[in-house]
Amino acid sequence: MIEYYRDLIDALSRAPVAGTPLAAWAEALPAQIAAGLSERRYGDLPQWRRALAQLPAVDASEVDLEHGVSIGASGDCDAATMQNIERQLRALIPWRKGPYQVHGTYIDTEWRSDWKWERLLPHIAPLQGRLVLDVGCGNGYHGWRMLGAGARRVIGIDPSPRFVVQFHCIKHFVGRRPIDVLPLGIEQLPAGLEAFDTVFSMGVLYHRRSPMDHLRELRESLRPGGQLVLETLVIEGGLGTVLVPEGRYAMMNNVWFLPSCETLLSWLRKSGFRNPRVVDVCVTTTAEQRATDWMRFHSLSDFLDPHNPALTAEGHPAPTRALFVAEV
Ligand SMILES: Nc1ncnc2c1ncn2[C@@H]1O[C@H](C[S@+](CC[C@H]([NH3+])C(=O)[O-])CC(=O)[O-])[C@@H](O)[C@H]1O
Repeated sequence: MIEYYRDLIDALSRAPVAGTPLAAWAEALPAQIAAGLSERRYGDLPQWRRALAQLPAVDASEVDLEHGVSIGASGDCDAATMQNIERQLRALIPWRKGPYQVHGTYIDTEWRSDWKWERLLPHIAPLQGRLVLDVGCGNGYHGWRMLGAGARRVIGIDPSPRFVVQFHCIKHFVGRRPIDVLPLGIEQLPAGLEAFDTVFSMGVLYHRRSPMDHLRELRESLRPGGQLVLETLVIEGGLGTVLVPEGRYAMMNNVWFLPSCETLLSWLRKSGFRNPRVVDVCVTTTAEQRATDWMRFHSLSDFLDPHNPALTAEGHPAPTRALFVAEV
C-alpha cells in the first residue's frame, strides 16, 4: 500500500526538511509501512483491502471537517452506489472512532469522538499552519478535525491495520489532503525528531508499560516551543497517587498506570515539559462510549459494576479521563 503514502514521503524528503531526522525517516518509511501492513502478519487484511478497492468513485462534493467529518450528502449519488458504499464500509466493522457521514451513510461509531474534540479545542494552541502528530490515532477521526482546524499537515500513527484501512476508506471519499495514518506504534518513531508543532497522545499512555518513556518519546518528537496535548485515564488523589491494576481494568488487560492529575503533572515536569496544566477532567459516560450497529461487541456499560456504575466490573474507580496541555 506504499502508493497511498507517496505524497507524504515526498513532502518529508523535500527541502526545507532535507538533511533532517524527518527526511531520514522518509527513507525508512516504505519498509515500516510494508511491515505494518503485512498480509502474512494480518490474515484479515486482504479482505479489508478488497473492501477499500471496491469503494465506488463518487464525484468530489462538499466536505465539512470543521463541524464533524461529513462528506457529500444523502441523495448525491444513486441508490445502488449508496448501498455499495455502506456494504464496503460495513466490511470493516467494528468502527470505534467517529462518527462519519459519507454520502448518506452515517457511521455511528462506538465513541462520540467529536465530544472529546469539543472538550479540547478551546484549550490548545490554534492549529493553523501547524505540523501535527497524532499518536494512537485509531482510524484518524481527530486527524480530520485537526485538518479542519487549519493544520498544515497531519500524521497519525496507529499499529492496528484495520484502523489504517478504515482511514483510507474515508480518504478515498475526501480526496487528496495533507493527512496520513501510518501503521506504526510510537516505539517505531525515530528518536529525536524535534519536528512537530503539536503532538497529541490521547488514550495511549495507560496502554504503555513505561509511561515515563512514553512522555520522553513525545517530548523528543516536538520542536522547541511545540505543544503536547495528552489525554489519559486518571484516578482521584494527590501527588504520588497512582493505580496499577494487577488484573484487568474495565475488562482491558493491557492497562498499566492510572495516575492522579497531580502525579501526572509532576511526571510531565520531570520529563522536561514546561507549564503542564490540566484543562479538562471528565467521567466517561455510556452516552459517549456504547455499542452501536457499527460496533456490536461489548462496550462501557458492560465493563462497569452493574450495581454501582462508579466502579468498573473489577471494583476500580470507573473510567475518568483528563486532558493535559504542556509545552517544550
Ligand atoms: N504502541 C502504540 N503506539 C501508538 N498507538 C498505539 C500503541 N498501542 C496501541 N495504540 C493505539 O492507541 C489507540 C488507543 S484508543 C484512542 C484513540 C484516539 N486517540 C482517541 O483518543 O479517541 C483508546 C481509547 O479508546 O481511549 C488504539 O487505536 C490503539 O491501536
